[in-house]
Amino acid sequence: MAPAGPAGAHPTSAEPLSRSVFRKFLLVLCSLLTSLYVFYCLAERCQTLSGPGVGLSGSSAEAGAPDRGVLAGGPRELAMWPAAAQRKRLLQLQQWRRRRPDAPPDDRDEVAWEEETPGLAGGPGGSGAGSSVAEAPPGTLALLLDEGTKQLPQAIIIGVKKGGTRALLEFLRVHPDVRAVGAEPHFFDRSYDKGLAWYRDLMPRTLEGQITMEKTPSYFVTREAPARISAMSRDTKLIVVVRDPVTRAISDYTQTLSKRPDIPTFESLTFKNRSAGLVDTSWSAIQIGIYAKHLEKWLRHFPLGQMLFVSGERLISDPAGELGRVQDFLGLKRIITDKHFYFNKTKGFPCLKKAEGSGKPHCLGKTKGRTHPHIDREVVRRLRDFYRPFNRKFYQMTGLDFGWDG
Ligand SMILES: Nc1ncnc2c1ncn2[C@@H]1O[C@H](COP(=O)(O)OS(=O)(=O)O)[C@@H](OP(=O)(O)O)[C@H]1O
Repeated sequence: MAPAGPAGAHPTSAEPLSRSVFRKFLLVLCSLLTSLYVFYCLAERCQTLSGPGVGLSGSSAEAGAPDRGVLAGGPRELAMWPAAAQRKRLLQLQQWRRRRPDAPPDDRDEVAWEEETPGLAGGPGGSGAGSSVAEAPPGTLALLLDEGTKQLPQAIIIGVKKGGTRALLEFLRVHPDVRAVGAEPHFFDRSYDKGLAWYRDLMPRTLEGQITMEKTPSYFVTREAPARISAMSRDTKLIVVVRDPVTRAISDYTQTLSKRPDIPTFESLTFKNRSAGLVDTSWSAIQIGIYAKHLEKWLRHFPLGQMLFVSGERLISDPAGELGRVQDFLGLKRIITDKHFYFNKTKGFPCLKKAEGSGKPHCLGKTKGRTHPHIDREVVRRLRDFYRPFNRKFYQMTGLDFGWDG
C-alpha cells in the first residue's frame, strides 16, 4: 500500500487548523475594527456623519442650544463643509452663545439694564471674555466657539450719553452681520493705557463679513478720544445718537437722581447765577449738549462722511427708518425693518418683536425710559435759549436739522 500523502497523512487535523487560522483572522479583524472605531470616536466624527442637511435641523437637548448634530463636529469636520454651510453653522453657534447671560457692563445703569434683559446681553462674554470652556456644552463646542477672530471695532457708537445709544446698539445686534460688546468698554477714555490688544480681546469673535461694534457714549465728549480712535484706524465709522440737549440734560439728571436722591434740584444746578440767568456750562449735564463744540474736535481727525448722526427722537418715533440709515452707513444689507418693531404702550417705546437670540418680544429695561421730574418752565425756556445758537451751528456742521428749536 502506498503511504498516505501529507494530505492524506493527517486527514483529520487539516480542518481544525484552517478553522483556528480563520478564528485568529477574525480576532485580528475585530480588534482592528474596534481600534478604528475608537480612533474614529476620539476624532469626534461619530455624531457628525449626518452632514449639514441633517445637522441643521432637529430638536435640541441643550437648553436653547442648536441641534447636537450641529454642535458636535470639530473644526476639521467643519472645514469639509461648503463655505455657506460653515457660515450658517457658525452663525447658529454665535446666536446660541449670545443667549447666555454674559459678563455685565461696567456702567451701573447699564448693569441694571443687562440684568433685566439677560437675553440681550452680549457682554464681553458675548464678546469672548466669558467663553469659559467649563460653560461650554460637551463635545467640541468649545473648539467651535473659537471659530472666527477678534477684531478691533470697525464702527463705534461714540455718543451721546442719554441719546438712545443702548436702543440703537440692541436694535443693530439683530442684524446677523453685526457683533457687538454688550458692556461699555470705556477704552478710549478710561482704559487707554491697557493697550489695543486688551481692547481687541474684549471684542466678540467675528466671521468674515461681520462688523465688530461697541458703544461708549462718553467718547463723544472725551478730548483725547478722536485722536486715539484715529490712531487705531482712520477708517473707523463713528455713530452719534443725538437728542434735544434740554431733554438730554434732564434725562442725565434723572439718572443721577435715581442713584443719589439727595442731590440739589435740576433748576439750581443749571445756573451759576439764576437771577442773572447765567447757565453753568461746567455742569456735565449741560456741557454734553453743546454738540457743535464737541463735534469740532472730531472733525479735526475724521471727515464728516465717516460720521453718522442718528436722531434720538426718530429712533423712538421711527426706529426702522433710523435703522435703515445706519445699515446703509455701515454697508449692511437692510435686514432690520419695521417688521422687527412694535410699539409697547406700557413701556411707551418701540420694542423688538424678536430679541436677538431669544426670539421673544423684548423692550429695554426700566433704566431706559425713566419718568423725568417736572422742571420749572422758565428754566426750560432759558435752557432752550442757551442751546439755540449751538444747535444751529450743529445743524450747519452736519447738514441736518434735528428740529429741536421748534
Ligand atoms: N426703544 C427704546 N426703549 C427705551 N428707551 C429708549 C428707546 N429708544 C430710545 N430710548 C431712550 O434712550 C435713553 C437712554 O439713552 P442711552 O441708552 O444712550 O443712555 S446711556 O447713556 O447709555 O445711559 C432713554 O432716556 P430716558 O427716557 O430719559 O430714560 C430713552 O428715552
